[in-house]
Amino acid sequence: MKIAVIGVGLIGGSLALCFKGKPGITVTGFAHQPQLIEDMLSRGVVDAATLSLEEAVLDADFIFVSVPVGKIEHYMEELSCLPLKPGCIVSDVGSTKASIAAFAAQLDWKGVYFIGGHPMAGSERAGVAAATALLFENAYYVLTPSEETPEEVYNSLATLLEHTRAQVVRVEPSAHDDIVGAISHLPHIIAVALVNQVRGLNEQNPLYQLLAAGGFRDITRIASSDPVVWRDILLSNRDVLLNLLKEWDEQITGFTRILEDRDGLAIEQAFAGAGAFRSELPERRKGMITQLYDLYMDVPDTPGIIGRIATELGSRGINLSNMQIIESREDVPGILRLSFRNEDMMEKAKAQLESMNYNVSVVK
Ligand SMILES: NC(=O)C1=CN([C@@H]2O[C@H](COP(=O)(O)OP(=O)(O)OC[C@H]3O[C@@H](n4cnc5c(N)ncnc54)[C@H](O)[C@@H]3O)[C@@H](O)[C@H]2O)C=CC1
Ligand SMILES: O=C(O)C(=O)Cc1ccc(O)cc1
Repeated sequence: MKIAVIGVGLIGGSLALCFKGKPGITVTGFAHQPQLIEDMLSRGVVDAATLSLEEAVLDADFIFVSVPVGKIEHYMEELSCLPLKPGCIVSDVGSTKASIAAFAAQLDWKGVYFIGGHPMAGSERAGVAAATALLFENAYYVLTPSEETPEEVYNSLATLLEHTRAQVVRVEPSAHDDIVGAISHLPHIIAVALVNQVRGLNEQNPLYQLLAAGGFRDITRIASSDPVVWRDILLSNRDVLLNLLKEWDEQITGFTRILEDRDGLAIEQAFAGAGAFRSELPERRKGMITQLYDLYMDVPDTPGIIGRIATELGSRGINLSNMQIIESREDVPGILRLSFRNEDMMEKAKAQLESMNYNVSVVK
């Protein structure tokens, strides 16, 4: 079985890693720039890589379009004009679904099927360097088949996606966009606005940056997300977001009024209501062997590497409580999971390993 990934960044690269090395599967990556080809090959994310779209998708059974939302339709159109394998399933990973579904519906796919998709997991990082086979574990993976999609075609994609260890859910495209608008896109706008507000204040007094801690970091992590990826997402979900921003204005105006009125009870009620709802949010359960404070790092498959890492950390008083190789094959980077008893230890280890030029990530 051949899988083609068009755009091998955080999401495309993570999908490729989920499929690569599985029995009977080969993964081919397409990129539009030569250095991206070298990067994905040297990282062992794909089996083959090419600058030719036609070559990438030739004889492919599944194609994942994993480029920023603003470029997805361009590739869908190109694909619909290429001689794809009959029965091939094309999917995308875009964070919005309504316009993509509408675009797909008016293309002539000629014996090929398109099913929109959106893995509901990611991070503020971008590029293939941030890709990891663990990204989607226990997350939801939305699929938006059309009414014409045959059930066996949907099932075939859902079965392939079992390699991601995500839970596949079927959602109608415009309902998807309403929901992710509120739970993902609006929070990104708010985080960016908040950081930019503090950035302005900091120009007058650098103590703002120095003292910014806990809560500020928690609520603003996603403000570090990729500007191009998020430009495209927000423009694509513009109508939904304009309505949500109106409601947001009302929320903020409500808070302004409560404060003007010194209405302590209303403040308590706002926090209590929010806390109660938030405590009902589903925990994103981690894998069985994942411990609370885990780091993941790419390791070259060379003799003695594990010992060197353990010694390096140990000599700095950083205690490892567990270590596990998650994927290791000759000549390709493996993934090492390092577990720590507390966050402080984990952060120290991360800083130390990064200073040694390792690519280290925390999967939240
Ligand atoms: N960042 C996240 O957490 C999530 C992102 N998504 C969606 O996944 C898609 C990809 O996003 P990320 O992987 O985060 O971004 P990324 O920036 O890590 O990856 C995008 C990839 O597309 C390539 N690319 C850009 N323009 C291209 C073009 N014209 N032709 C060919 N390749 C091109 C880039 O070189 C890169 O490899 C987006 O549609 C995004 O909405 C979905 C779920 C989560
Ligand atoms: O990093 C985070 O918390 C995210 O919100 C990741 C994310 C970004 C975009 C998506 O479409 C889905 C998930």
